Amino acid sequence: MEQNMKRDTQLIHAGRAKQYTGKVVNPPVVRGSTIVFDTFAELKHATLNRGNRVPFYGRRGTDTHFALQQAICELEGGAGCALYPCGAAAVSGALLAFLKSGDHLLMVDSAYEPTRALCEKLLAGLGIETTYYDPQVGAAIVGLIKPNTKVIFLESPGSLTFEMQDIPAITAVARQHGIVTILDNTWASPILCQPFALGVDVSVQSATKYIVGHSDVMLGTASANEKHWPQLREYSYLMGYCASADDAYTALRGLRTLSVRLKQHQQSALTVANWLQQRPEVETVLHPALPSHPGQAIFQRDFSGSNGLFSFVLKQGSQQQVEAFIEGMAHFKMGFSWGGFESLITATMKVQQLRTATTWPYSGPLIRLHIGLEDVDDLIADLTAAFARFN
Ligand SMILES: Cc1ncc(COP(=O)(O)O)c(CNNC(=O)CNC(=O)c2ccccc2[N+](=O)[O-])c1O
Repeated sequence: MEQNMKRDTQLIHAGRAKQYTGKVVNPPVVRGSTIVFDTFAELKHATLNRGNRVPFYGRRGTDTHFALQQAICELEGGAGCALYPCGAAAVSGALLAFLKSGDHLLMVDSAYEPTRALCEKLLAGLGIETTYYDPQVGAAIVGLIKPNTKVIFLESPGSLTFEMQDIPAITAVARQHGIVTILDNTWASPILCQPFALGVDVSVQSATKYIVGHSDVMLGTASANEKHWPQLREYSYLMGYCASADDAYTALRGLRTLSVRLKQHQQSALTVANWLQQRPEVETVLHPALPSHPGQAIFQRDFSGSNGLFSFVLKQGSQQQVEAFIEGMAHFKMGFSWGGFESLITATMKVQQLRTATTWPYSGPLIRLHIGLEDVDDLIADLTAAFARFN
């Protein structure tokens, strides 16, 4: 395949090697637990290569899974990719591949809430100590490293409050100390940020979001560089993580339109974000691409674009006002998740309760929007009516 093709062309070809597609365009759904062999030579070959995309047993995957794994590696730049039933499983699988009892984990303070819960409710019970760090710490993270620090976990931008992290600065410090870096790269999807080019060792994605893009599959991926792929692959296999061939097929299908969808999400989200900045009720808009965002320089340096997910903070508002704002929306539905074609809205009054290493600087309610593929004029009309209910 031509190596220097542009990103949009790469998305059309990724994971469509002839060995996976045969005579059709898309890799077919190959469902299977048992792989059967005609000769001992075949069985021996599959056994020796069972970790290298040769069909061996359902848990290791079939050609449908291999096609998706190859596509994610091509797009993110990893050496290997493991699949999981969801993004949260990819997060736990990646962490448990590199942490054991007695180890110390540095976890970004702005991490996705269930990731924080994993640290507090499961890793702590396994004797793994977690220290949360300021997402904007940069190279000063060196001051938090202990002799038993084994992993630094990043999530940039934070998927609720959108702090940007200086990924190259942190990965450089980690490498100097032999510490594994794991980045939750879900916001960027595989194409808005190249985690391995920024020095990351392991990249985690909730494919549930933009990769699938239609809010109808739960799926996770974790990719690693050459040095860390063998351990990630082995531990994910030992823990029994796998995904269905149907979900792998659906994720492959999502990849083909990922770029055009993201461009539309980005365009509409920036229109809405700029409109929100003019609203008197709004304290600040937390969108990494806005000049007002403290991490905009990092965003411009490390990311090739943005998507539909961002938050804004109201100057003030009671629980009742926030409920009046959100209930009655024509297009924005309340719902956990994001990255599909539909617009979504969630609100929280308690960001500070999700912080242990930093002080959240705002007192007003935080509202997170996922800007879908609806006409942006309809979305702004919806938000205008919401502010009328709010006031
Ligand atoms: C950055 C990041 N990383 C991993 C995952 C998990 O993916 P999965 O949903 O496929 O398991 C996600 C899933 N994102 N989902 C959401 O943001 C919607 N909210 C939640 O799922 C949720 C659920 C319970 C409690 C708190 C939250 N929350 O977002 O804060 C993610 O945003």
